[in-house]
Amino acid sequence: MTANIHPRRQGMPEAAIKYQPYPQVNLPDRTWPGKTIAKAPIWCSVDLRDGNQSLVNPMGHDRKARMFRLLLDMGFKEIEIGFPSASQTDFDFARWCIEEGDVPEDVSLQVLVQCRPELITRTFEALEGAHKPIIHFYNSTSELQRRVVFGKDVAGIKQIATDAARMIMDMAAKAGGDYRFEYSPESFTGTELEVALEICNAVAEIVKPTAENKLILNLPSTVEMATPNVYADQIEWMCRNLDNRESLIVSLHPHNDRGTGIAATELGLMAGADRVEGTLFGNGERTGNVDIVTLALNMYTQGVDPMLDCSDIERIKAVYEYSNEMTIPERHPYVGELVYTAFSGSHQDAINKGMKAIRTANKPLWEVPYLPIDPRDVGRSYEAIIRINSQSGKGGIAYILQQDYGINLPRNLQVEFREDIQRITDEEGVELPSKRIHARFMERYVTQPGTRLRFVDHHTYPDPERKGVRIVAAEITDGGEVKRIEGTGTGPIDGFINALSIYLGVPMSVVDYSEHSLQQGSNAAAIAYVEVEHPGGKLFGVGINTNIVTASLEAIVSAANRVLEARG
Ligand SMILES: CC(=O)SCCNC(=O)CCNC(=O)[C@H](O)C(C)(C)COP(=O)(O)OP(=O)(O)OC[C@H]1O[C@@H](n2cnc3c(N)ncnc32)[C@H](O)[C@@H]1OP(=O)(O)O
Ligand SMILES: CC(C)C(=O)C(=O)O
Ligand SMILES: [Mg+2]
Repeated sequence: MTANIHPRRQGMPEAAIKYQPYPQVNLPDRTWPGKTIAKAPIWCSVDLRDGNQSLVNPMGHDRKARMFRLLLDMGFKEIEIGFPSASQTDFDFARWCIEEGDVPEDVSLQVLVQCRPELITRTFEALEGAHKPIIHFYNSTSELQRRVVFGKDVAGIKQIATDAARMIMDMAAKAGGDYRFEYSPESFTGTELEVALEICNAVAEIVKPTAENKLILNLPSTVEMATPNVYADQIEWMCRNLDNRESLIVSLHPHNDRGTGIAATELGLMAGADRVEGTLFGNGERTGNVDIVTLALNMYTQGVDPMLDCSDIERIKAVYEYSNEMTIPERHPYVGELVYTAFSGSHQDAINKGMKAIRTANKPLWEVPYLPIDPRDVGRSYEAIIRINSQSGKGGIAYILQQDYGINLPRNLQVEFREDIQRITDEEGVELPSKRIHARFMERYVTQPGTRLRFVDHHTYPDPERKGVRIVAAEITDGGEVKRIEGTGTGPIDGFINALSIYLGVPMSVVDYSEHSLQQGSNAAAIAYVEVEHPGGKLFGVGINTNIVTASLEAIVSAANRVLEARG
């Protein structure tokens, strides 16, 4: 056995024999690690091409058109609409965009084509009449593809690119249109940097870009092969060494094979790239293209305007799912069903406190623990921020009652009620929806079905014999029978609990009291919370009434019922 094999390794071949490490870039004076992303790049959606070519069932007209409309609405200024020389569907779609697509003047339609004459000719036919379209031509330049796919050396591969560039420039000149051009040394990440540079410079020499009509040089991570820092090094190296950099737009086209497409793109932008090609939520070949929505919202959460409208993320998701016939997982950044939801107690507690602090501070700055973005900024609500299961704590339950029903539980009542909810979630092992939490609260503290005592009425008057003391005469029912009880105290609460203590023969006193209104307006109901001490401990009662004194006395009856229950 070789020393570096895990002794319990099973099945997989030895890594070092089957795979080799990706070479580092020799760039000791790299500058990108000190940079930040301070503005949005030029975005290009490749949903309708790279996304489409990876689908089980490629899009027909309707699915394409719906996606196209969304991309325009989101504010994309460059949209790769397909590979018109590859299929009639894509050709017809290009014609539809040009003739009926209502494409704004500042939007460039982009199409992909291989460096093959017959395909280039067909591409020009597809683009007739388009306003400033981008012709994106590509050929693979990687060492592996040179060897096994094309059987050509570097010169041969360079010639494929330069022949195509020449033909495209000739056709563009003859067509007289206002074309833009993009070249991709496809499989750039598998290409030696010197080779990629030589081919890109050779293409640029033919295209003759200017500061007014720049050549887009797209450096794709066709297959993501290394850690994101390596891609950043490659981009910085290319940006430093390309001829005539000011007439070029350096573009990234990352895929996500190692699951680090977002990081690679962000570091690539720090390394000097101007533009990003990607797809909504990262659909695309294999593990996908880089996810533009996540990139944009990552920028947004750093205070940088992403220049893309993601304010209706549910619409973006719906179109993604319709057009791609795929679904988005619950944990997908910014859009997944569960990404704004905390089930666990300490997260809920912190969110609850953070939301309260935001409400009271009345400042626009978003600072809520565990929520990197305000869900409302992308059209999501606060409804699902906190959901309750057996992992939840008092803060979460308090949040739900506050958020959904305007009930602000005092801290000790949160602790008490949490125990009750915890018993249920442990028993049932599933999530407890907000409605059930509220119903349980009402049943346990307010309506109390099956309990003995009910409050009916009361009046108070001064004790003629003791100054500052009032007599409370109250009517209650006990098991349905009307009872008149009497007690004394400094006010109605004091006097009423004294009356109940005498009647029940159980000493009780109020140790905490609070109340608040439940709705806005003059007919607002009040909710009162009393914490009552009795020989067996402390517990809460709650009353709800339009009259605040009545609510308080009902809360005492509620507590007394619970005392009786506790005493068996
Ligand atoms: C990384 C990317 O995403 S690249 C984009 C890939 N997208 C697609 O392929 C989707 C659309 N493609 C298609 O519908 C088809 O491939 C077509 C219509 C473009 C071409 O179809 P076909 O000619 O029948 O076949 P195929 O795709 O197998 O062609 C491969 C041939 O083209 C050559 N070739 C492949 N890419 C290129 C290129 N960019 N430039 C020049 N030649 C190329 C290959 O070397 C191969 O040559 P060979 O026939 O001499 O062996
Ligand atoms: C056509 C090119 C840009 C591509 O999709 C890739 O390299 O991934
Ligand atoms: Mg791609």
